[in-house]
Amino acid sequence: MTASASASRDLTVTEVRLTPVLVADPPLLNTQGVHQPYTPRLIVEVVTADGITGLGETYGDTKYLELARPLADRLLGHRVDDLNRLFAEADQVAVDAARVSGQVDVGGLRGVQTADKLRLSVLSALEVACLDALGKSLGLPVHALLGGKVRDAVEYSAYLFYRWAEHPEGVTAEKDDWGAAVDPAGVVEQARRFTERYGFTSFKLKGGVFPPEEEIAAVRALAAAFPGHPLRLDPNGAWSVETSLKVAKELGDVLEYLEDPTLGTPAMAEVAAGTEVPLATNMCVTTFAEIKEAFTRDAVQVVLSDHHYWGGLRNTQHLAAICRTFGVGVSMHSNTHLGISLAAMTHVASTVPNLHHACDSHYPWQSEDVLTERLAFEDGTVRVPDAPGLGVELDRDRLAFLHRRWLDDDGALRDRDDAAAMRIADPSWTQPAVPRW
Ligand SMILES: O=C([O-])C(=O)C[C@H](O)[C@@H](O)C(=O)[O-]
Ligand SMILES: [Mg+2]
Repeated sequence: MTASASASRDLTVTEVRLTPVLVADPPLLNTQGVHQPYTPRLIVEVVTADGITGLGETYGDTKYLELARPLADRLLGHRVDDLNRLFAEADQVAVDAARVSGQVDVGGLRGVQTADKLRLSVLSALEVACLDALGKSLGLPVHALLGGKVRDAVEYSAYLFYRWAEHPEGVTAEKDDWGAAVDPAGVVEQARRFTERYGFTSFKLKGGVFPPEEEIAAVRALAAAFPGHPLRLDPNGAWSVETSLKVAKELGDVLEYLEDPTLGTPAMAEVAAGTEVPLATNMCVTTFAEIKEAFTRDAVQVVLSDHHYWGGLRNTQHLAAICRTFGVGVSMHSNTHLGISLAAMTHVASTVPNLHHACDSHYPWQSEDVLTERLAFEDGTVRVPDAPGLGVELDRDRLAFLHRRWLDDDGALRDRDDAAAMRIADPSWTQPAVPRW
């Protein structure tokens, strides 16, 4: 497209399509329980007057869907390059007080749930969709709109989970061929398959599932099987300060970092003061408001950004700049997600100079997607797309199929609830009190 053709385009948003979907998810274990067989995501399509469609994706639980329509309506009639105004106006959209919590709640595994963060989690998908549309209109990749990439490929880590081979009997679910991993040998076997299939060279184990001694043994087994490779352990705040310090001492020689060993900034600061092992978080620093206390107290050494809850790609760059200023590392967190989010993560990660740790991604666990072509991991990296926009294409049939599943659900799966999923296997299971150990 010539410059004059793009300049004459009408970038006004005329329609925002919001499509909730349910996506197959394996029985991955965490400290709360186990993943449900299907997880909710929201697919966003922003359509311009000229018929360009931009794609975005975010969390699809009810609390986000409630905000999606009013926030999307604020975009209508404005251009896709008019994003700052959208963000500035967003706080006029009311958030149900029952959804809001200032606690770093282990239940959601997503940190505080302030009104601002809930709005930002939706705005992030609108921002990405607008950038995708703008990039398509200008013939430029999203990373160029963010100032340009500083690397051609973004490194991801193998995200290892303790898991069952299948969801409990009697539950409708998709099957996969990964098999169970409930002990050190199973974890090492899973890691081997990750390296064979995707070439990952660093490993993160989701912990907080078994008593710490068993998880220490699993990390030791990984260190023996993959000597010198970066290893992380993330129990999602399931340990006391004392337990965290004990684990840090026992694994200090092999850990790249320990992720959210304990809950909340004061406890993280206590752990950080007692160990040389860097602490990472995607739980106690998930909003700009939480940065000051955490950095002042030296509670965290690496912030794992999730562009969804930080409010998108530009806010992720702002976060990275703040981290750089304070000498704190930055990398990327993930929750169950599809290819639109992986593309968005890859674009922004490619623009962050101080990204020194492989990013997290659940994507290898997702057998389903809404794209015509899945993104591929090669040598543990995703190549940064250079095609216009995000460089991905929506498969409308797949979108319709996954949306149909959401429509057919009676509501049981429309909100993530790992404890409820665990109760199907163990009716006595309740949301664990923290610290568990
Ligand atoms: O790093 C993390 O804390 C996560 O990836 C949070 C996720 O919710 C993870 O615990 C999961 O998928 O069960
Ligand atoms: Mg984490």
